[in-house]
Amino acid sequence: MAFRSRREKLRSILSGGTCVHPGSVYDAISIRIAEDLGFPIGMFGGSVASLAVLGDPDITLITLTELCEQMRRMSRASTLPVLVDADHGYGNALNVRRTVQELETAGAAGLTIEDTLLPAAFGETKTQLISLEEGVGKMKAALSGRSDPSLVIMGRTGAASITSIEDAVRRAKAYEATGVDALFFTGIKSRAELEAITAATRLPIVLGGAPEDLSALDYLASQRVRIALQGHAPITAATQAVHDTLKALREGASPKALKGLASAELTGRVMREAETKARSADVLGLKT
Ligand SMILES: O=C([O-])CC(=O)C(=O)O
Ligand SMILES: [Mg+2]
Repeated sequence: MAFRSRREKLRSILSGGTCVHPGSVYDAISIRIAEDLGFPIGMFGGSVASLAVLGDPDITLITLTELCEQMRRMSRASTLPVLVDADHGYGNALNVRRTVQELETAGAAGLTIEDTLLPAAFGETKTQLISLEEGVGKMKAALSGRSDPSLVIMGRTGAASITSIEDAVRRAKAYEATGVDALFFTGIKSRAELEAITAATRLPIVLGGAPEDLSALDYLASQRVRIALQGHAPITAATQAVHDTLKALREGASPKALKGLASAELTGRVMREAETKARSADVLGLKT
């Protein structure tokens, strides 16, 4: 299986004793940069998928096909293991199963299935959760969709900031009992909340966004947190850079006067230019 070693790397992080930050990746360029900088894994957030593919906010407009296509591009461009935010699994539990099958084929190293009611219900401004029973069905369906046993499946809940920490613990225990590989939490606000989760569960923990008080990697590792997200700054940095460059050009700047552009060396590295040159020499009969 071509993707197995990526998945095993993610598994070794989950079963290790430290906590790592993933690089936020969303396309072929960003994943190669994250790989070159030595990030151990990439995180492909649903919000950045929506932004990169559609230019839209994170409101479940993106389709599974579009998400997988972007994942496939990243899988081709790099061997960095990627954890994919598969949102609610794009429908009910049967859709979750299909989502796992498609993301596995697209080369994801792991994926999260969350118990948020998506897309937002008519007339509701606040985020809602599906029932615990439906969440359990989704986790079971996710596991049944996996054909490579090394693919990592994580149960995710945002209950801590939607209902209560007690509900988050209840859900985490129920998802853990289905046989998922790890638990992913959003909305954890304090050490006391994290410690309540750590005490009540046994699986590796992933934190999606956390306050300052929860940023020390040693402390997080001591609480069985193995991956801690740091948001998605790279795509916002890229947005600003494209904005500033287009603005300067629109205002009459000469291309040579532009600031903040990637050097030829960096661009060449991201394009894996040396490999292409060597390959061209071999198969196109060109001189290097
Ligand atoms: O998983 C993450 O990276 C956080 C999240 O839900 C998103 O960005 O869509
Ligand atoms: Mg998301």
